[in-house]
Amino acid sequence: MDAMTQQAPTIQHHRDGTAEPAAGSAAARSAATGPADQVLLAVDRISLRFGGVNALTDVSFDIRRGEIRAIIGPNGAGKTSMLNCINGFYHPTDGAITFKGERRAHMRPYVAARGGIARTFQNVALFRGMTTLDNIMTGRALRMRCGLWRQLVRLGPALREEIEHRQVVEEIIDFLQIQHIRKVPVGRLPYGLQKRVELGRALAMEPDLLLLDEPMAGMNVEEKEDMCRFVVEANRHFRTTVALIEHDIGVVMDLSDRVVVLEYGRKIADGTPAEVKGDPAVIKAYLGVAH
Ligand SMILES: Nc1ncnc2c1ncn2[C@@H]1O[C@H](COP(=O)(O)OP(=O)(O)OP(=O)(O)O)[C@@H](O)[C@H]1O
Repeated sequence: MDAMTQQAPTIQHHRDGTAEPAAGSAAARSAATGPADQVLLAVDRISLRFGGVNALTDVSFDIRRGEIRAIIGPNGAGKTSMLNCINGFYHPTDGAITFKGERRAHMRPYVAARGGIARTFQNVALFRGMTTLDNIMTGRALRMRCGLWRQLVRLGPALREEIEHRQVVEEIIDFLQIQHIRKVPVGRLPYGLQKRVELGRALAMEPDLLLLDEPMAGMNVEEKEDMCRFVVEANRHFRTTVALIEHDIGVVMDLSDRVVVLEYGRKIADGTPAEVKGDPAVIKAYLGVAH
């Protein structure tokens, strides 16, 4: 099917009655989340090569504080490579990334995570034998101040700290409406709920920038609607800036404030969902591409 013409569920039709008008919703979110033109992260002329493969070539764009920014493109366009450069998994061959005003040729993943960049993956990456609660708790690890010994014996400050972290985690569990599975090992959960737990773990890091790699992939219509709602609400409620890769163009049009389009590792368009959707280069890139 031509991906540009896919009709994804609009986010007006939630089962719980919450509404998100498709038109004007971006403006409403911007108003709620702060100055729209403040750049949180800027990608400046990034190139990435793997041997003879040019995964990314001279790509530049920025992500503004408080926005939902989509990165789209046909298969192999370089979307995941771009997320991997942003969170330090890959080191670009050329170019630089500026995050919160600090310019770097590349970052180490733990520096990116400590600096406030959280990430979910195309394939769920959770501890399958651990409960929902414990998986989300691992999202707090970077924020723990007490050393391992104090945490093990759970003395004074360590106990107080654990209670603080638990409160944050419980708030996220309530927010994502997963109270009923808090003690269930995630390996036993259906795929849609596992994706929700993964979102919870990323939110537990209280990130400034949340990178979502195909958060709705493999979900049914209902699960997609739920995930759309949680992404929008996380953006509003926790004021988290979001950059997401998504193949479902209907979802992208509904969720995003701005969209950057890649093809064969190059940027071919950048703008509002309406601008991008009408761009001849984008239409050409998607024609005949099945997802
Ligand atoms: N670790 C790697 N080693 C070699 N080549 C790679 C590696 N990672 C990505 N590539 C190549 O870089 C190009 C871009 O891949 P990437 O996964 O970033 O695209 P994508 O847009 O995320 O694709 P998809 O939508 O299929 O997930 C592809 O040609 C891919 O084969």
